[in-house]
Amino acid sequence: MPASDLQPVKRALISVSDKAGLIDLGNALIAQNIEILSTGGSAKMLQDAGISVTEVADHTHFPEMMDGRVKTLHPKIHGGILGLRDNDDHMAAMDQHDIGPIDLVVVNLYPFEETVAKGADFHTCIENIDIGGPAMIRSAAKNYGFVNVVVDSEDYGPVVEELMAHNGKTSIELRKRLAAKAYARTGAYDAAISSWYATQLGEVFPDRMVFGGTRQQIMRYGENPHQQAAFYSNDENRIGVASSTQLQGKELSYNNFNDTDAAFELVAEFDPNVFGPACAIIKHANPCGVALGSTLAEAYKSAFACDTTSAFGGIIALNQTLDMATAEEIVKIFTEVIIAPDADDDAKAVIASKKNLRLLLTGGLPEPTTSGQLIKSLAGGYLVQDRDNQLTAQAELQVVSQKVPTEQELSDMKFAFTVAKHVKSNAIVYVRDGVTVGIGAGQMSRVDSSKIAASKALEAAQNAGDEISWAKGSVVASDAFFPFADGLLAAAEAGATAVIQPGGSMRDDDVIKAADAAGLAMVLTGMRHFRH
Ligand SMILES: NC(=O)c1ncn([C@@H]2O[C@H](COP(=O)(O)O)[C@@H](O)[C@H]2O)c1NC=O
Repeated sequence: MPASDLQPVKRALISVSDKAGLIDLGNALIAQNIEILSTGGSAKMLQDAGISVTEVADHTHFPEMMDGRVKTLHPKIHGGILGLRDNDDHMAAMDQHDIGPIDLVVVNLYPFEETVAKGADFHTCIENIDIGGPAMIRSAAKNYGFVNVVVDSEDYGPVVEELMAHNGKTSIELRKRLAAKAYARTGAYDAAISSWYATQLGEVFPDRMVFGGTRQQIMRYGENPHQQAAFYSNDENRIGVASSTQLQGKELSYNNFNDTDAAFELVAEFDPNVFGPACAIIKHANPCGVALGSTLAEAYKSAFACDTTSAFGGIIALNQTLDMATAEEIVKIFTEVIIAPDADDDAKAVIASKKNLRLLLTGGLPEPTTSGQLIKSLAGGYLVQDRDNQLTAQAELQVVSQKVPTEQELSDMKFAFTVAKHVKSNAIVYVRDGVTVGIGAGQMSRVDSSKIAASKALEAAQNAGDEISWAKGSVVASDAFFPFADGLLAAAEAGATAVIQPGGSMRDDDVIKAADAAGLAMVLTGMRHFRH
């Protein structure tokens, strides 16, 4: 390493809101003969631990004031950070104004994000916007050639290690890495503030939108091996795959993250207190089987029976604690991931016999009605929309056929329509007795989805040794209206007795007439669930 890339650290400024690791850092800096400047609370904690510190106010000869709004915003601080050590004019100005260089800035910010997450009032959130901290971070990062900036206590160790290894100096590589991280931190901080402010103003889509996130995991690869990928968490704190605890198995891949999220969001539609046990099995972000049951094991077995071929290597989501009976069923075939609110000890022991099977526990279910935004990138920008948080229970169902659905048909129709919400369009879902028996997903024509779902129902029956298709006597849900009667007729031909769909087609009358002619009950929801 060229000698000039190593720069000495003689004076540090510490101003931290989160004081974890502060005393160890202070001791390590003193051991390197580094002078410490520090702000009120940080200085006090260091002094109480017997560490020699100069208060910033004594250094600047200017008191902290206005409830801490002004502490470090002073030319003696910013000049000391920003002055270029290899620029004669800068050094002369520093000399003239008695500005001593500051070579290490250790700052973490007022906890704005946490304050918002706690639901604090407007005034408290405003007071938790840090001004002096980001200013110092940005100054120090700009002068990375000479100055080190630390915004994360995880970097205390690497900085101290370099100081020890290079006799009180640090490398340009370290300073650049710290600078990049510093700007990412202030950027994310401002993103959080601007998005909170927009919410306060009731602006769903402000003029300029900024997204912030913290890298949680770099994956081995993305959707395909030639794509790189990582997961960034935001401050939403939604219960799910990102916040879950992984008990066993390899790290989740990109596709695992995506599929597990789809699986858990689907099963979360079925509150166990209302629906009892529920299970969803997902492949490529689409369900291949979803079922309610009187026990969780029964729900799993029914979901599996819907498409035993596709369920192989699938993702299983459960709406309640994984028990031993269900675990014993699950381990009979190869599964990638199980996600559940919890698992009992006997179930954990059964799953432990499959070393590669990932078991994720979330501690609860996400709330399906929560609002939020979904973001998708495409050439030239981002598409931003609200999360589809409408429940089938909120739909005003309208019976439009001559035949009135039975209670069982109605309950199955609601279940089918809820599942259809989580199936890629065009989505057609056949259900019998709280169990999907055929799912048609992602087709460009609705009639093709109808046919695929019907063929799946026949295949499921044959796999179970039944001669009659499981579509016989089923109900069918469509995520969007039937533009023509053909898709509906395909369902009737397959043996469905009732249909649930949004309605709203120009040809609704023709479709209703066709339903009547085929003797089907038809319910309109007035609610569409396209999913792409
Ligand atoms: N106003 C200022 O000049 C200022 N300078 C530093 N701070 C922040 O004050 C906090 C540390 O305060 P203390 O050491 O008093 O506990 C840090 O989060 C730091 O980012 C400031 N506070 C807010 O802007």
